[in-house]
Amino acid sequence: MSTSAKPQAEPTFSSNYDPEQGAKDLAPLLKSNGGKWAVIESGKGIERGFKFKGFKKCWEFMNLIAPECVKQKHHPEWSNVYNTTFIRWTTHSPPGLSEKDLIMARFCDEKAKECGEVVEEDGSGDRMETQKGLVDRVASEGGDCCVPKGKK
Ligand SMILES: C[C@H](O)[C@H](O)[C@H]1CNC2=NC(N)=NC(=O)C2=N1
Repeated sequence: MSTSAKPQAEPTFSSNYDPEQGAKDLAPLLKSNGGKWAVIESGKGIERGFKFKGFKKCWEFMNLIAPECVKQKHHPEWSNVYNTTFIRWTTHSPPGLSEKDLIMARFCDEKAKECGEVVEEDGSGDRMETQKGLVDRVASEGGDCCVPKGKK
């Protein structure tokens, strides 16, 4: 059984995002409202897993997301294992959930559909603990995106 037992964390929005507007924009993306995203424990981001038919389709999807990240100047915290990818959208500066995170989340939902996302009726798409762990490591060991240039 995979009834999502975890209570939803309260979102923490970036200081430059009106929280009322944020809550409105976020609502339709959340599992509790028929969406697929979950607020992360800190409240400062949202995450979900995606599954595709095989590696090729998954990579095609990630390849559609990447140029949009460049365009938006906003990067994901993500991992890939074979036909699945786990994506977290959070903003480092100013910290919290920002409008860009939600723009990118919606973009991901749309592109996943176009790439033939496999939706598991039993909710097993949510059980991506290994990938979640990978993203945690990527996030804590990687990123110097917010280190001012020349200060490394
Ligand atoms: C200078 C550059 O635009 C910033 O470092 C951007 C890059 N991409 C980013 N992406 C994310 N997820 N959060 C940020 O705060 C962020 N900052």
